[in-house]
Amino acid sequence: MITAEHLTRRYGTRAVVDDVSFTARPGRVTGFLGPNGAGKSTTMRMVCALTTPTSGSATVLGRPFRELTNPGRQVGVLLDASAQHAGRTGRETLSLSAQLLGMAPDRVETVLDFVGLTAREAKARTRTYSLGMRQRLGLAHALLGEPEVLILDEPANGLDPAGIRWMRDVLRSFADAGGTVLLSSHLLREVEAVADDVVIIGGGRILAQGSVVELLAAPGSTARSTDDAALARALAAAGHEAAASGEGVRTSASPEQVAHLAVAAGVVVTDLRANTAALEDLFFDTTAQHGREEISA
Ligand SMILES: Nc1ncnc2c1ncn2[C@@H]1O[C@H](COP(=O)(O)OP(=O)(O)OP(=O)(O)O)[C@@H](O)[C@H]1O
Repeated sequence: MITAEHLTRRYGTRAVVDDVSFTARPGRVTGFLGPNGAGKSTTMRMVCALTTPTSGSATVLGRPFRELTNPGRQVGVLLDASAQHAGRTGRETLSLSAQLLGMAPDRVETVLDFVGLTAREAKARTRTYSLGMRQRLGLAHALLGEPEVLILDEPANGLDPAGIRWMRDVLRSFADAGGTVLLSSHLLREVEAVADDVVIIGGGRILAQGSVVELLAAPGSTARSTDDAALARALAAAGHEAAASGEGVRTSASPEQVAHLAVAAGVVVTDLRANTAALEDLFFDTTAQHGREEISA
């Protein structure tokens, strides 16, 4: 569990994070979204006690980060995949941390294997790594101490499509096993595919938050059937809006109403789902007033 309560950070007179409160719960992936400069990294840094809030507070597993007894064993953090020591090999980077965390040496091989870094890659200095390899090493580092919580800033940056899908599966299984995941990302479709909850910020302020199911719920449903024209007529006759197209019948009726009317009309429904909005549309609608922050001259 991660909680942020009224987190605020000012630089000079400008609040780059302004009264941000949210909770990331165990068993769920929480996506943290916002345009460039919205304040995502600053918020995550405050949660991890790397930046001091001007006001407000944050806890991880019920305590301020600094008061965790063994933070490396409780929280896996990946804030900047390029921050690794360029002259060390991937394996050395992990071995040093494993020693500090009191992990058995074979844990290093386990996480290297898990993130898909080969023995040859693990032997190379990290300065030779591609961004995708750095992300994999960063995730290995975050997972090293078998934490309950993962805090990841743009973990999918630089990954190829297979890597992005792999990352999604890793985060899903981590949350399904009871872990808490907070991840920021610019890849809205990825967040939509993996996140249970989202927090959207712009200009340092929370613009929307809630479960993906709630936030993306839209009225009505869409159905495919053995006779879409007949289904659309039956829906219209019952007073619902209904339009048949190559994509099926889009209607203001609920899935249950569609199912009943289809049976009565003798039409077999082959696909029926509640309408949803796309996260991309929600993102652009909510952040329209808060484009990318410009650096003041
Ligand atoms: N140390 C600092 N001093 C002054 N301003 C800062 C400092 N750190 C961050 N900022 C400013 O705070 C704002 C928010 O930055 P932050 O990195 O948190 O945004 P972000 O949402 O993570 O952006 P991105 O998506 O581009 O990574 C930016 O305008 C940035 O310039």
